[in-house]
Amino acid sequence: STKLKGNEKMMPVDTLNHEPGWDKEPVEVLEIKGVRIGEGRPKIIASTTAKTPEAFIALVQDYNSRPELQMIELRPDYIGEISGKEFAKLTKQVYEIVKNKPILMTFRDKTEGGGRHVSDEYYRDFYFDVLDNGKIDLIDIEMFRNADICKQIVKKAKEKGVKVVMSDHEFGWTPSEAEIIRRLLLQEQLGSDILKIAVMAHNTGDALNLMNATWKTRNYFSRKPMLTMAMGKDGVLSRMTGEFTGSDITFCMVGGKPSAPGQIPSEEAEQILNSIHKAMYPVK
Ligand SMILES: O=C1C[C@@](O)(C(=O)O)C[C@@H](O)[C@@H]1O
Repeated sequence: STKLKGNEKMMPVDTLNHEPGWDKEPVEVLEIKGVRIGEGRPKIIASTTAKTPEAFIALVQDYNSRPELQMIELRPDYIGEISGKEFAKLTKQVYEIVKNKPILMTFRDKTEGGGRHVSDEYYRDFYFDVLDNGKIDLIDIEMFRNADICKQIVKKAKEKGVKVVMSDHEFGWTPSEAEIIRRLLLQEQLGSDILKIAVMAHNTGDALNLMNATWKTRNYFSRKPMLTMAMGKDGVLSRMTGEFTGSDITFCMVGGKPSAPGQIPSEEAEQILNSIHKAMYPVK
């Protein structure tokens, strides 16, 4: 549509013209344990890669002592055949150790880059065990599992006051920009509090697709915090550009052990992200 502005030419009226009342509302910041997700520079998270319960607790203690880590992702899929009930107990131990870093729990299936393949029903029962008996702040739910099971887990998480991070992983390739946006918005529709996608980049164009999709979602379509990344060597930059594009959390590696290809060591990531933030918002 058009609008006549004084003696100017006819101007298109859309959100880009910053018409009063038409600007997009800001991100709905998610605050957990004092960490404000969706504001300022991307928050640094690392995943546990330990293969036994003992090594897992030792690793959590180590992560807890690292000031650059603002969040921790617990990954039961790396710990052999551990049951949901056993893992729920571990999450309670974690909660005793870690007081001021939000805890995300993620059972990543082998088909999405994780350590173990399980059926949709097993996945649901495992998550229910942890939600009923454990202690976590956020839960990662793979969006392309059985739709009904995904909805059941979202419902249960909401009942328990646990925030939902619906996720999608494309380990082989990068979908088109439009398809990435569609998946992120579908997650929002399904009740996700943080929208998440990881794609495998095979060239710079793939990484730019992911970054563009993130920026468009942030700028035009959604107010939810997001967590997006392109994996692999061609995607490295996408892990550091969240403050430009709208990715509010970034996965980093600790102790030389990445949980996915292309992760930057956490201490180095902290410096890079801080430098970018300072250059964008210089203190006058
Ligand atoms: O989903 C993700 C993102 C990730 O795959 C990455 O590319 O950094 C790492 C995983 O640990 C995590 O669950």
